Amino acid sequence: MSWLLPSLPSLWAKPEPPVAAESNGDDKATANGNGSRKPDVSVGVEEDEEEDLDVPPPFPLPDSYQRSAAPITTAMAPPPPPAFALAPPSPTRSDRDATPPSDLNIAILPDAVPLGDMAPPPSTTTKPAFGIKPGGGMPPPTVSISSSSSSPSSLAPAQTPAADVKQVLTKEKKKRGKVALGPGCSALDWARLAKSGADLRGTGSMVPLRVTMAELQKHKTPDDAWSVFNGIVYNLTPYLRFHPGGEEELMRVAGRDGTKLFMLTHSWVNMEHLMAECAVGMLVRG
Ligand code: HEM
Repeated sequence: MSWLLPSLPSLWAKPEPPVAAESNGDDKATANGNGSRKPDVSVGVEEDEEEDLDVPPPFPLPDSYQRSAAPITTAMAPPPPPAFALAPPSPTRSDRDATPPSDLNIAILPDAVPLGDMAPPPSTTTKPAFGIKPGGGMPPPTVSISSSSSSPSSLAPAQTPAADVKQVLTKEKKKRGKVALGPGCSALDWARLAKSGADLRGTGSMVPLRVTMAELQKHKTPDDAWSVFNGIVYNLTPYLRFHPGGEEELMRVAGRDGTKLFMLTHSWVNMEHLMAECAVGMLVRG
């Protein structure tokens, strides 16, 4: 900071009395406005500071708590250590021997010591065999065909692992009807095509049409497939080969209202956005 002092505007500094100006080099103090004398820091300290400007501040700081010689007041004193109340020793241990419980109150029992009250109750269930026999190797899967399905306590009939897997796969297949799309038919490809400016409506007009149900029903071939979703008529044809659920599924709603089927299949799909460029018009009564 002292390097700033010489450059301070002279207006800020009070005019020094001629005594100080005329003083010799031994006198390092100048008179301030109050008549007292203050040391001229701009001379002596400047040299010291220029030696190393990157000196970190002293730690602990001179006025820090660490350096304070003042007695620790109650407010500054750390809180007293909490007094822990140890749990009473377990009855089994005191029954067993006269040695007092350890400070940690942990019962470390040698194997020979009977567990007494701490013994677990005898198990009422039999251990499952898990189909592993002492001879090694997996036994052939047991297929039990239960004829007494009327019994309320009977469980589902046991099945072979292969049958289980088959059943799960079939269910999964039914649930997720995704198909392998052809090359160039990914979601990204569709997005590109939609933004290409190509006429995906197939009407040759940007003007939305008013489509009657009778008109809609005429468009039900793959080359000319229209469907209605939420009152808006879309041309499905350009999207057919891009549909992750397959062309066949999408063609089910050609020429008719597909809203219900769409919502039942994948309500989360943003159809309005995906098919925006395929919007032909709106369904009207007539
Ligand atoms: C223009 C209307 C439609 C559009 C834009 C559309 C779009 C999509 C999209 C983006 C997916 C992939 C969903 C995902 O990965 O989560 C999909 C999957 C599917 N879609 Fe469509 N879809 C339409 C109509 C339909 C209709 C009417 C049906 C049924 C008749 C259908 C049946 C399916 C099936 C079965 C799947 C596979 C299901 C799955 O992976 O979970 N879609 N569709």
